[in-house]
Amino acid sequence: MTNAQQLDKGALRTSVRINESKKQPPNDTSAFPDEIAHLEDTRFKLDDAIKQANASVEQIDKEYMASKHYMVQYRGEIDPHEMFQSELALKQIDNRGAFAVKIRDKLLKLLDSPYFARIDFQEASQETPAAFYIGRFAFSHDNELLISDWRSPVASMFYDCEVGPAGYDAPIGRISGKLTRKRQFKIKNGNMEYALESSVNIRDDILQRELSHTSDEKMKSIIATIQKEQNLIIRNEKAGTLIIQGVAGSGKTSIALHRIAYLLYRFKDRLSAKNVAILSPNKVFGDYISNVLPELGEEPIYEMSFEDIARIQLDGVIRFERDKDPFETSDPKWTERVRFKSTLDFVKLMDEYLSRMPDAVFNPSDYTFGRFSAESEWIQSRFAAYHKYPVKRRLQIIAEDIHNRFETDNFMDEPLPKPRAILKSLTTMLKVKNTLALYKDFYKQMNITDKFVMPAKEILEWSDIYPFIYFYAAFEGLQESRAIRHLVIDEMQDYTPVQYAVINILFQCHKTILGDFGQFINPNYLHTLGDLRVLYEGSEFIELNKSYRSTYEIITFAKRIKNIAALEAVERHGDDPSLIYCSNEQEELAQIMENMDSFQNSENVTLGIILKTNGEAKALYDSLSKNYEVHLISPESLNFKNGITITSVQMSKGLEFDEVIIPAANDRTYFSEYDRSLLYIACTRAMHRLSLIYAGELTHLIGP
Ligand SMILES: Nc1ncnc2c1ncn2[C@@H]1O[C@H](COP(=O)(O)OP(=O)(O)OP(=O)(O)O)[C@@H](O)[C@H]1O
Repeated sequence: MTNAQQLDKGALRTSVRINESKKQPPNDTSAFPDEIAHLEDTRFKLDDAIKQANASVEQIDKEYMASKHYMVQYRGEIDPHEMFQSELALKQIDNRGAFAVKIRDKLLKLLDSPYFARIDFQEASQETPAAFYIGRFAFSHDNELLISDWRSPVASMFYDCEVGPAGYDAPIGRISGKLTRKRQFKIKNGNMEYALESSVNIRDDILQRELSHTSDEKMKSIIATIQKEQNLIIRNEKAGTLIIQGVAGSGKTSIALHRIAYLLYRFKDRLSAKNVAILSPNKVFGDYISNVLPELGEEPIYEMSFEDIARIQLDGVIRFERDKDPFETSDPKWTERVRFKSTLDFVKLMDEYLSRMPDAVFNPSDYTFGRFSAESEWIQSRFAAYHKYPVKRRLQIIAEDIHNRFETDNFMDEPLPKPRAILKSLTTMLKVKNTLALYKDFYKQMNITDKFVMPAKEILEWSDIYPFIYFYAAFEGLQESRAIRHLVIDEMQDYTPVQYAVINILFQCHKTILGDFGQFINPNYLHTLGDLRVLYEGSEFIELNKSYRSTYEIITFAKRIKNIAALEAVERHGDDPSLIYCSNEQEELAQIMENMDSFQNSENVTLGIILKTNGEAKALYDSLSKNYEVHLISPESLNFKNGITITSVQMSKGLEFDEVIIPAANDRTYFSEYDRSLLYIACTRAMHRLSLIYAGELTHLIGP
């Protein structure tokens, strides 16, 4: 594809696929002259506010330049104290400047699309209703609130209530009354594209219209069409830990990000973006979702993977192999080892060993220094008293205790050993010197030595990493994060109980855990949703069954592969998925290219060609990239781009494409129960169009 074509596609990105949606709301805005006038008035006031904001940014800029100039000019003459004061002042000006720019940027965003809804609410105690316009951010002008933030208490009625009795929870308590009007708008580039007097049905139409857009390089915010069941999750403030099991395309990731934006707004005095992190499966996914929070006016949050965490914790301790693709590794012993370590029972086995471990590894003797002595029984009792700490940390505290005790008795002021020297002696009383030795001992004691293999000296297999960190936590101690106060874990089904056990030690904070056990892709993982719920006993559990991403026809087809009874599609229609037979692999390749050509001539912006494994994706990429501009998403990739992407099922998780092609949809490639999940995941990445291409027998996993 040429660059010009790519650009054209970018321009088409936001086009609406009118043909796809059966019922489209009228584009006529003439029925709402009052709203056109209100929009004009709001934009006029926004313009005014932007002028003021610009003036304020310029003013701060001038102050900054003047201070800087003064400091440079008088550098030699200013005394250090004044210099320090000036630097401090400069920093303050800089902070004020950043804040002013942030305000101006928000106003500029509002100018483009100031609000998406209006509700008229009459409080029970009032004679007349008041109108509230709801937008991305709040906006006041001359002390008058013109736009309410979508996260404000009053805005909750837009998502939760229809015209009639309504109410919301305000800081002062429940406010009851009635909604007398509810309108929805689409305002783009400052123009009203449509306005609607909304009722439940029309809201569905608007949702369909939004869903029928072509996709984008990055995930977008959904504030104008958040559904009631989604809103309940977003605004849930009470749950310490919330587990969301949602079918493919039910909006889990979107909801989790909107929930973060909501919590940042609601608890702005105690929670900032620096206190929130998301654990995501890979960098591409992290990049794909990275725009949602900034679009909602919030700072980006930390994004990390389980591999990142392992690297931080084990830096300088031990090295490890990356995870292998289970579909490309044919070593039954390796498979057995991975499976063994994927269960909740394995965590219980480790707990059993670790509960006895401290007493088994520490056998104190008396510690003496000249006439000073700490008896073994006393050391043992201190060791038991500090049972909440890892073994080596306990020894550090005991060394301090011994030092303090000796000091108390030191009325002759004799030289005493330093705590570090005492610690050295205490450490010699340990039967095991490091975590690796301890970890090996666990396998020996439990009679499961065949379950532990090191690929090379000082290198662990990936499946040993989190168990090893769990042992490290008990023996040496981990670097716990106090900065993170809310952790989001996406694709929850991909992580094993021991990974959660470690996360619970590292991040003792509120969590939003989301995923879909119907999209379980690792055949070597034996854990279940039940195991997760045992690990998070007392957490709130929510299920989402409506899929918003794909057309009704794609979801109906996906159900032929995996019959998830509860899976429900939105009423948005498109073409039936195509099953294309080819007589051999050359013909299959030619068919893929034909589909690629037709994609390039369509209004679609993203095409995903999804193969079963990373290796197969790479091979197809190598053969197609000579003639086409295609992107490969491999485990090493960093970002998601518009155009044609070739990838594996594993890497496509969490992503979506306007159009999806699944090559090799034959019985040799997709045959097992796990392949069923893979095929289901691949199909549910498609928003508007899906084609399965095969040579030989079509996979039998597609039911009638
Ligand atoms: N209320 C909504 N309004 C508009 N679009 C929505 C809504 N809910 C979900 N979507 C859209 O549906 C698509 C799927 O959302 P998302 O990726 O968050 O789902 P998911 O449950 O995490 O999917 P999966 O598990 O399949 O990766 C996205 O394009 C999202 O914007």
